[in-house]
Amino acid sequence: MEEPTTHRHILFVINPIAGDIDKEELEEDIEDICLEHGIEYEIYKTTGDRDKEIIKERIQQRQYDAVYAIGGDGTVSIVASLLIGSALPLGIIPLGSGNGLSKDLGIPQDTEEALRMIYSHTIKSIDTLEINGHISIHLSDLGFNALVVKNFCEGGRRGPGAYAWIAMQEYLGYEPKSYKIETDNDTFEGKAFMVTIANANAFGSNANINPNGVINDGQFEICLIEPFPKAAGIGILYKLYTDSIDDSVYSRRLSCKRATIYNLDNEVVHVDGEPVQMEQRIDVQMHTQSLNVVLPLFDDEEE
Ligand SMILES: Nc1ncnc2c1ncn2[C@@H]1O[C@H](COP(=O)(O)OP(=O)(O)OP(=O)(O)O)[C@@H](O)[C@H]1O
Repeated sequence: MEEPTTHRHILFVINPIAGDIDKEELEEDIEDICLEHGIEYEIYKTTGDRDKEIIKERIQQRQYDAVYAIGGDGTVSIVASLLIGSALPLGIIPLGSGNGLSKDLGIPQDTEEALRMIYSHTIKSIDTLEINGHISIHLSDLGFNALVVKNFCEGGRRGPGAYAWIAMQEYLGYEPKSYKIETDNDTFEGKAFMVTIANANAFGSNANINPNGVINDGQFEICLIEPFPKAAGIGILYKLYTDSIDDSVYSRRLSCKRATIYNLDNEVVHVDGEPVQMEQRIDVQMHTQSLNVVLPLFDDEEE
């Protein structure tokens, strides 16, 4: 395990609307912690307009020791995309509805606990993926789940209930789509219910599509759910929620360092929860240990 480090100058990027949570008290907590530990800090509140450019300028102008993303997966994605390839670590205080990456990294979902990372932490280098130029740190999909994510993002309702409702509506009528996949060591050609490009493990809903994936091993997985009879759906869902999807006869996994996916039916794609338009040819590149993240110390590591 790496040595604990101390950050003296931190930028906190706060999304004021993420997770529908009032952040006033959180700002006071940050101020208290930073004062107590002699940490200089700045807060940037996102507006939804030009946030990435503004944060980029700030990072270039100041000498930060860490940049924290405080919000949901969208906020994490913006900040992470600016830090990949640099030594500057990404801190995450999860406040969205899914918070998938932070869960896979073992970051506390309780805000008070997560804030302790500001003064007590370790740093770990993780892999990131580039999918036709889009950064993916967590999980990206083609197929059924991508369609549900797209409808969810376009709909007015948030939260797990809305997601489950859309999934149920789409499930009965959904037909698997055709894909051709070439990796550095394997190929696949045929239909699939969904194709997940997995740098990490579980979706924000806790459905674990890649239970044995390791986020810093220089490899990623393409996880396929192959066509199955509708009646088998409940069994697959059960396996997803009990970390045992690898045992399903409908699950197939290609572990690789690079891949090209031909999305032959032009199915919907999402990258880390955000629907995106892509060419039929999708190239996936691995950037090994390209992002430093701030992680909590386990109890026995603290002073
Ligand atoms: N002040 C703001 N007003 C309106 N929209 C904003 C503001 N700041 C950021 N946004 C938008 O918020 C979105 C990102 O939200 P984020 O993912 O952080 O939270 P969330 O949607 O609540 O969480 P999750 O992605 O986990 O569901 C982006 O689309 C961004 O443009």
